[in-house]
Amino acid sequence: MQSTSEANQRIARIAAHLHPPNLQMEENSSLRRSMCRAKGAAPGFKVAILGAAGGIGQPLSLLMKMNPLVSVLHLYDVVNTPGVTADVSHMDTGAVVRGFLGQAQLDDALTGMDLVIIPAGVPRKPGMTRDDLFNINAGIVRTLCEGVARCCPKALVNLISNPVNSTVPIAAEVFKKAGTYDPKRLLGVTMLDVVRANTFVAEVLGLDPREVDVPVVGGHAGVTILPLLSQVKPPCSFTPEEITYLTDRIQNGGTEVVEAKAGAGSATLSMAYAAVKFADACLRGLRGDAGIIECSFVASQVTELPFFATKVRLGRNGAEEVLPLGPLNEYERAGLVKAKKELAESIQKGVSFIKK
Ligand SMILES: NC(=O)c1ccc[n+]([C@@H]2O[C@H](COP(=O)([O-])OP(=O)(O)OC[C@H]3O[C@@H](n4cnc5c(N)ncnc54)[C@H](O)[C@@H]3O)[C@@H](O)[C@H]2O)c1
Ligand SMILES: O=C(O)C[C@H](O)C(=O)O
Repeated sequence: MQSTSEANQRIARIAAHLHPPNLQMEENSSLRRSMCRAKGAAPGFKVAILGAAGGIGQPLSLLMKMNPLVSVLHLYDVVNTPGVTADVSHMDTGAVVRGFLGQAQLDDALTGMDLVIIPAGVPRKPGMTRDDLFNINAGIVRTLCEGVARCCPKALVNLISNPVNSTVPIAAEVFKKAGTYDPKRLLGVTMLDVVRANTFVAEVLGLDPREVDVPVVGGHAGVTILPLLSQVKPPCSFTPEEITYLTDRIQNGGTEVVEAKAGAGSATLSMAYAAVKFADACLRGLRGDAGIIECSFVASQVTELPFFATKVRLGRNGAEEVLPLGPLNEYERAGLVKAKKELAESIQKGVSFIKK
């Protein structure tokens, strides 16, 4: 009969053949583990980033490594995770970092995770809409969410990959098929719209953006991004020209960055900042902190649509309460009609992708 160590050597040889760079990483880290005195794992949450080597993934990995609520950080991508992992792991912060490369390691990356953040997928180039990314990103999101359903069905999922208005319904259908769907645990990340709205409104009002809170509802593409300027805190009023300027700038903030980057991708740094702001709110909710309210694109009964972004209350189970829209003015009601029309089509497109 084969001994355990022979079996382990054999597995290692096969793994070396399949994934040489990552095996190197594993060998190095097991040598390092043997050189380190044992210590208990820091208390905290286990977080996986899928697409960790990308434009968003890298700064997001850096910022999550700095988050004191994170004890274990798994970095997964189909390319370049050994380098990103080695780099981020040298930061002298608490989280233990592990890298995972390629589909064969997806399940290991996901097992035991409390929160999975997904920025995997292709970004826009000038002239494209977010919906133009559907054909590539829909399949990527499906595969990754199948992994979540298999390996960490209770994890919260923060979905960043575009088009969010369709990828969130895709994820929901994957989880339904797997029998693991919990609407409270699936959150489309629209935080960048809020971050931009706070910045642009603060500029107009001459305030510090950290003092400004602008609810942004609807979805995450063009006219579906609906800033509620009548509900800005601190309470303020805008001229009709300011409302037109701000609404247009917030709805087209993504395109502004895509054009400025001129073919080199879309927002990555501000997105990583927004993703961490949102993930941190989710983790504080999981920890049991009270009064954590953020905007997110979630399963919703606020309108007749099955998904809609509004403020949600985050708690131990994810989006525990979906908050109502609040009073809208005439301009916002007209915007809502346009937003719902486009959203309905994008949601249906996502659902049909899985159901077809
Ligand atoms: N929700 C938002 O507000 C928001 C904001 C900015 C960008 N985005 C979207 O985020 C996505 C990523 O943008 P980016 O700039 O980081 O792109 P990028 O191309 O720089 O990085 C994407 C990463 O995903 C990886 N990837 C591809 N297929 C994968 C798979 N099957 N499994 C795991 N990883 C995979 C790639 O290898 C790459 O490292 C795009 O779809 C973009 O439109 C969303
Ligand atoms: O605009 C994009 O394509 C990326 C992202 O959705 C954004 O809003 O910056």
